[in-house]
Amino acid sequence: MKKSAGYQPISVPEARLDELFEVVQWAFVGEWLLEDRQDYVDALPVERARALEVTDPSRGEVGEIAAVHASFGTEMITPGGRRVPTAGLSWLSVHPAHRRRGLMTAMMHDHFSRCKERGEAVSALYAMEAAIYSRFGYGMGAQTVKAEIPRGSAMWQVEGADDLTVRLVRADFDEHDELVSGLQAKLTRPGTVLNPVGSGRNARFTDPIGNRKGMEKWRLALVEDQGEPVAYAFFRRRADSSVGIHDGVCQVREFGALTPAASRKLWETLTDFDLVGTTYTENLATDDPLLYQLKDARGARSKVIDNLWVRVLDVKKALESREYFHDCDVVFDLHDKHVPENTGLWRIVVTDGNAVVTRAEGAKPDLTMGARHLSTVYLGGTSLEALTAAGLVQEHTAGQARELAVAMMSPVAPLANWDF
Ligand SMILES: CC(=O)SCCNC(=O)CCNC(=O)[C@H](O)C(C)(C)COP(=O)(O)OP(=O)(O)OC[C@H]1O[C@@H](n2cnc3c(N)ncnc32)[C@H](O)[C@@H]1OP(=O)(O)O
Repeated sequence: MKKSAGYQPISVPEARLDELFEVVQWAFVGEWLLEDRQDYVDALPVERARALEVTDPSRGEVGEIAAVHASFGTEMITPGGRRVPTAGLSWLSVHPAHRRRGLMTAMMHDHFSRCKERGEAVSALYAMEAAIYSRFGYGMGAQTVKAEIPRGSAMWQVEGADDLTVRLVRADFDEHDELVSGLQAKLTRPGTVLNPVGSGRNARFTDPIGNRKGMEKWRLALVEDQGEPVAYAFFRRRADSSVGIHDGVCQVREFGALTPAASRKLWETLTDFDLVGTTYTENLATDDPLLYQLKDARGARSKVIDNLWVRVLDVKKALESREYFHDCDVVFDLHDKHVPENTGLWRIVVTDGNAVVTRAEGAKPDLTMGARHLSTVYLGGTSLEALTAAGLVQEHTAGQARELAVAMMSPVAPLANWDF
C-alpha cells in the first residue's frame, strides 16, 4: 500500500478556507487573531490552494483536510535579466496528526504535475527548514546576507544621491501596489520573483496584528528622482530602551533600487531614524550595493543563509530561458527521481549568450548530476565546478565542468527580494 493511501487531492474552495487556515496554524505552531483573518485571505493565492482530504476512516475523520499547499503563479528573473514562468510554492502544511505518512511527498508530486500542465518551468520556495527540499530536487539557488546595521553607519559618497528625494508613507495596497510592482518589475537581479497576478497579489501588503510583535504597521520608503520613483523599501520600527538609552529597531523587508544613487539614498534613510539604534534586514544579495557603499561592511554584523530554493521542472524551457556568459558544448546525464521525464542525456550548446538544449540519447556524457545540482546552479549563484569539487557532480571529460560553470555563473548574485 502506498504510504499516503487514504487521502485524496482536492482544490480548496473559498467556503473551506477556514479549514485550510486551521491546518496551517497547527503546522506552523501558531494561534491567529480573528481580526487578522482577512490578511491571511489576502495573502493566499486562493485559486491555487490545494489540499489532501481524508478518505479512509483509519487515517482520520473522512472529509477532513489533513494537509495543504498553495502556489503563486508568476515569473522569475533569470541571469541576463530574462524571465521564466515560475510557481512560488508556499503555505505547505501537514497537520501534526498526519505527519510522516508521505503527505508532503504526495503534495509535491501534485504541485509538480500541475506546474508542468500550466507551463511553469521552475518551482521556487522559501524554506522554513533547509534540510527538507533537496530530496525533491530543489537546490539552494540564492543566498542572502542578514545584516544588523548600526544607526548612522558611514557610507561612501555616490554621485547623484544627494539630488534624490524620499517620501515616507504608510504602506497601502490600493495606493501603492502599482508603484511598487512597477518598480519591482524593472529589477534585473536573477532570482527576483515578480509579484504574482490574481489572488495573493497583495500578500506583500498584508500586516497581521499577531505578527507585529510591538512593531509599527508596514511603512514604505520611496526614493524619487524628480518625482520618478527609483527605489522602495517596506520597513517598520519599534521603540525600545534599556538603561535609559533609546535603542529601538527598524526592520526592512522587501526593497529594490534601480540605480547606485537610489540605493545610497534609500539606506542612508533607513539607517538614520531618531530613537532607532539598529536597522536589520534579511534581503540583501551577497553583492548588494549597500555592502560596498558602507565604509565598514564588517560593522553591519551579518551572516549568510539560504534565500531561494529553486527546482527546475522543464529542463529545456528553463535552461533556454536564461542568458549565458561563455560559449560551450556539454552533454550531461541527469537523474530526476521526482520528475522522471527529465532523466537522461541532455546536450547544451551555448552561442553568443543563448542556449539550445536537446535530448542527447546515445551520446557520451561529459557530466553526471542530479536534478538538485542543476537547480542549484540555475540562477548562476553557485559554480558547477564547486559542486564537482564537492563530489556531488561527476565529471567524465576533463574541463567540461568548468566550461559549463563559466557559462552559467551570473555576474550578479541572485536573490529573491520578496518573501512569499
Ligand atoms: C515552502 C514552504 O511552505 S516552507 C514551510 C514548510 N512547512 C512547515 O515547516 C510546517 C511544519 N511542518 C510540516 O507541516 C510537515 O512536517 C512537513 C510539510 C515539513 C513534512 O510533511 P510530512 O507529510 O511529514 O512529510 P513526508 O512524510 O512526505 O516526508 C517526506 C520526507 O521528508 C522528510 N522530512 C519531513 N519533514 C522533515 C523535516 N522537518 N526535516 C527533515 N526531513 C523531513 C521525511 O523524513 C521524509 O523522508 P524520506 O523521503 O527519506 O522518507
